Amino acid sequence: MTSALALSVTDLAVARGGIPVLEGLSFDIAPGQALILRGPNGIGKTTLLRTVAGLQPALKGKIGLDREAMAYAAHADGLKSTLTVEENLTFWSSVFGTGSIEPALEGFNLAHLRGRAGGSLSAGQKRRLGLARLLVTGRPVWVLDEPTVSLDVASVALFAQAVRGHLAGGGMALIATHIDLGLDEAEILDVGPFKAKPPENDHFDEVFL
Ligand SMILES: Nc1ncnc2c1ncn2[C@@H]1O[C@H](COP(=O)(O)OP(=O)(O)OP(=O)(O)O)[C@@H](O)[C@H]1O
Repeated sequence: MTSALALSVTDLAVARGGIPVLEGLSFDIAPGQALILRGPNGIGKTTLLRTVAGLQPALKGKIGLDREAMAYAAHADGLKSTLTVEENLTFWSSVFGTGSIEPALEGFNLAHLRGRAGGSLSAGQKRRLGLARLLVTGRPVWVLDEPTVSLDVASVALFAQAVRGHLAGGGMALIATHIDLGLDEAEILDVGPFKAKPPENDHFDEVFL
């Protein structure tokens, strides 16, 4: 872990394609805590996660930890299809300067697939590899967009266990999900009320002229 500081987000506004989608968001995630984002399709959860992870600029507001604290996982997992499962994890481990990949292989039931090319994995196995990557980043904040897509029930349980292990080690997690992860200890934030209002018309009177 590179940081034991809390993640404080203050008065954040985020935009997609130049259009504000969420605004006025403030939350804190303390070490050992997970926050689950809820809200209907298209409200802006992915946009919020990408902004918190430092992949796009905020319109407004403050994110209290820098992007080096974040490990982001979404649909495109950055998996190299010609490398084996083991080589993918070893590559990420060397990029992030962390140690053994064995806990990641074990944690996501990938040990028996270690010699298989990434490109030959099933959708759920690819997703498990993408999530196993989180374990080798050594980063304190996991920022996860629909992490359980394609996962079977047993793999969802493995995922929940990995998150719990991360939290127990002082890590933090910010997760957008539509399903129940069984992480009853997590806080929930419904982003619905933070939907950005349409910009005010500066020339309101002119509309009626
Ligand atoms: N490239 C784009 N340009 C403009 N608007 C976009 C673009 N991509 C997405 N949007 C819009 O931005 C809004 C926020 O999208 P976002 O993906 O953040 O929502 P979400 O809450 O993650 O949705 P879901 O639950 O369906 O994953 C949506 O209304 C979406 O249609």
